[in-house]
Amino acid sequence: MIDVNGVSVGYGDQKIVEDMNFHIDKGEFFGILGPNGSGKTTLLKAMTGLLPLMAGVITLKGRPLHQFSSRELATHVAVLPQISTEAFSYQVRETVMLGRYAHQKGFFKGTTDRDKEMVDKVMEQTGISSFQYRYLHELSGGERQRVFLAQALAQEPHLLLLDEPTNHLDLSYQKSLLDLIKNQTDQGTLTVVAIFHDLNLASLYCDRLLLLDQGTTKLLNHPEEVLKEEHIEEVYHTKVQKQAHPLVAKPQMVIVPEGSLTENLVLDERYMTLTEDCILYSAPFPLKCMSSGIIGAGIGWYSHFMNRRVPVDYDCRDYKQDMKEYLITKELDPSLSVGMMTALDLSNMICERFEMMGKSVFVIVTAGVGNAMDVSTSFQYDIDSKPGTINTWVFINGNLSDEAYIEALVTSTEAKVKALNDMEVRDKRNGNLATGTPTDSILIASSQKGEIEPFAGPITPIGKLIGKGVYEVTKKAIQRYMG
Ligand SMILES: Nc1ncnc2c1ncn2[C@@H]1O[C@H](COP(=O)(O)OP(=O)(O)OP(=O)(O)O)[C@@H](O)[C@H]1O
Repeated sequence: MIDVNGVSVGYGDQKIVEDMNFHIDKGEFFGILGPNGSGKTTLLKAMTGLLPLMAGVITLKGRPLHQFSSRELATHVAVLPQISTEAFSYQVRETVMLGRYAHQKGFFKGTTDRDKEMVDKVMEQTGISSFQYRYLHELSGGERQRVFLAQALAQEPHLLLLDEPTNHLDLSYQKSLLDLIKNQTDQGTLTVVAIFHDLNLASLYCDRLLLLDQGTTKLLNHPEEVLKEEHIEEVYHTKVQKQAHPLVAKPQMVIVPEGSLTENLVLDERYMTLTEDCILYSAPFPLKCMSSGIIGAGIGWYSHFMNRRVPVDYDCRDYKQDMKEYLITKELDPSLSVGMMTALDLSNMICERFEMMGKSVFVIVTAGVGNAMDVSTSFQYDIDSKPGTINTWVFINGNLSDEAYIEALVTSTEAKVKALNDMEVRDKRNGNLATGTPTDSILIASSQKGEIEPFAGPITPIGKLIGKGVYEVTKKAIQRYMG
């Protein structure tokens, strides 16, 4: 669709963008990223044919841009520039109709039914029909942005060039605008080049991203490749953290506010309360957790950790809701809590802190092993989910990478199995050494302070502490359970 070959461009004799080379395919959603002043708008202006090139050539459908008349170019390309706040005296509908100019034919260039239909359609799509007879200067920034987008769409372009299209738009209009455009690129009827400041929106909607650094190409690739912490930190000179979007396979980047990493309280027994009906650990700050709790499962930040004792014959259909209500009776916010259940007498709980080389972990285990089983033979039996559970909580004073979370989980599980074996806990069905119970739960919770721990297997200090800690605490908990 569009080729940029050896392009340098700038103002006067000052080169701003240098030696750009890329090709954008028909139907592609192409994002341009970069810090303020890195040359994004200058490059986009060059692609509209507005700025004379200092070197190189830009071709649209194989023809150099400068060979198109402005009217002819307008039938192919529409532009949504950065909208300034100057006073506008046009009516909304008139403004959108201006987008039809290049399609109007003949000496008088009258408005056709097709023009009116198109204008109505794009006003509907951008949600501006209800104020089509108002004047632009009476509108909010976001409403005005949508009017100019409607004008660009009314042009029925093959290529749409957008300079910060979501600027001024609220969350819902950001999504509907980008969904609308993405739908057209997916159908192959539109190619989009858009400048983004929001890296997360760029990641969600763009097929490829061009990352500019001081007028040159830092990277041009798929979002997964471009949005790596090291690249973004190098170009934007700010600390970011990459994480997975919870529902879509696209990376998301979050900034880390100054001062949020300074507290240095050690996670230990001070924050734990044991009563007859629950073990509650209320951390002094939110912890990043990976767990299989009844609520608060998966990865998230939580402050309260509840191991609730339920009767042996507990049978609640809606146990999630039941757990939420229970937390509320304890004056805890369910959205900040991880909740687990056990039928065990909680006086059987064991907890202990383990420390080595300035690092530490605090482990809490409740081990009801009456229903213990050998996982490798579980497929042979119809196992009901009778209470009888090992709940393992590992609180880590450290800063775990994603890999380290997974390894902490593996290390804890291995240590638990070793404790069961050494305590000769057996599967009553076949006499085999047990590996766990049918309903074991685990929580890895980390303070995320200090130096990053890239791994947490038994080769690392944190892994050694988890291995020793979970093994010893589980063994003692089994011993106490067995009396
Ligand atoms: N009309 C102009 N005349 C001279 N210099 C300009 C002009 N427009 C922009 N510049 C300069 O070119 C450089 C790049 O500007 P450009 O607008 O392309 O950056 P950008 O990456 O789009 O920035 P932002 O994120 O702030 O919108 C800046 O240093 C800017 O001052």
